[in-house]
Amino acid sequence: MAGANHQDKNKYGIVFNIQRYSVHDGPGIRTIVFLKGCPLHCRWCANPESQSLQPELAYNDHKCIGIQECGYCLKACTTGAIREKDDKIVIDREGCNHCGQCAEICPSRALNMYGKTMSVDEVLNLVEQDSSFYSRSGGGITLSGGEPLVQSEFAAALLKEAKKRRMNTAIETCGYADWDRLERVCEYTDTVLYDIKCIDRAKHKEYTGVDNEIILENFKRLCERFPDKSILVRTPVIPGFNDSEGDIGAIVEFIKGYPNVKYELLAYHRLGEPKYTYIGKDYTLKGMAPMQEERMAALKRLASEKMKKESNS
Ligand SMILES: C[S@@+](CC[C@H](N)C(=O)[O-])C[C@H]1O[C@@H](n2cnc3c(N)ncnc32)[C@H](O)[C@@H]1O
Ligand code: SF4
Ligand code: SF4
Ligand code: SF4
Repeated sequence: MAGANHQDKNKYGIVFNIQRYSVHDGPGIRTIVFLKGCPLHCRWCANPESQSLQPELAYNDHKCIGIQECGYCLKACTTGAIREKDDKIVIDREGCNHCGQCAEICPSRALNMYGKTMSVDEVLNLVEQDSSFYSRSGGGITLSGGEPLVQSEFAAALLKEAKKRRMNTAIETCGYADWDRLERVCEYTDTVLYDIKCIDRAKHKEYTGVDNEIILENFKRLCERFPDKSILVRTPVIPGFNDSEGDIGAIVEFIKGYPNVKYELLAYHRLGEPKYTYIGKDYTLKGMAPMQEERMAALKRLASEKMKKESNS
């Protein structure tokens, strides 16, 4: 048994960010641990650097000092994947082996490697630095991503160890994974933040790259298997995708009837847009206007009334 515990603490995963003092992703003040890898490619995704399981090199040319002044990355790269262009650099992503040497040497952090291999102990020792905030606010650790269920062994080990350290635990998931992975991770999770993005199968596939059947099936199994767990269903409201009364109404219709489930709408934002350029990807929603406040308020009212109606009936 002692051996198993030791193994858990030494499990390794790929983490791309650890964000402290969050108040949006579970109860109280929380530290969010972002894991790499996601089977979906939501067009609006605010974390495009999360989608690949591999480490990814990001380059922000506004921060680059210039080849004349610096040029350290050119010398550090042994594969020839960095080339000069107009005193700045371009990266040949096909030729890059993700070694990270250029990012390590870059003095202005114009180059940054998303994705670092960390052990359960390393992550939790960092997270635990804020334990006084958690105990006062009822907060704790939240696993996000990417999709935390892609690295489900690591996620389960992290949360199991966090529970041993008496931390409150939460995950943010899109629910697209084998049931066994979701079940295992949820055994050590106090609050599940579960995204349901759209009920319409064809639209879901068009905008996220995958069918929603597994997601909806997993949601039902989750509620039945863990009837006492706190589950918050969330929907990012994306203009032109799921911002109609019909779309939101269909989600409420699907989740209603489960007493431990709450519902929340998240307004579409474009905070992640610059990161697409940094990692050499296209943002296909370029120029999309944010959700209008009144429209968002109307949809929230509709959702809340429909949820209330159900709990009263
Ligand atoms: C980045 S995701 C990671 C967890 C998981 N992959 C998921 O989709 O639920 C965390 C939350 O951010 C939301 N989100 C992602 N991009 C967004 C955007 N552009 N505007 C609003 N919410 C967004 C997701 O819907 C989800 O609730
Ligand atoms: S990560 Fe390595 S291979 Fe890729 S550009 Fe940087 S130094 Fe070159
Ligand atoms: S090391 Fe960084 S700052 Fe220097 S040239 Fe390369 S990208 Fe620019
Ligand atoms: S499921 Fe979550 S992490 Fe994956 S692409 Fe969609 S919003 Fe991004």
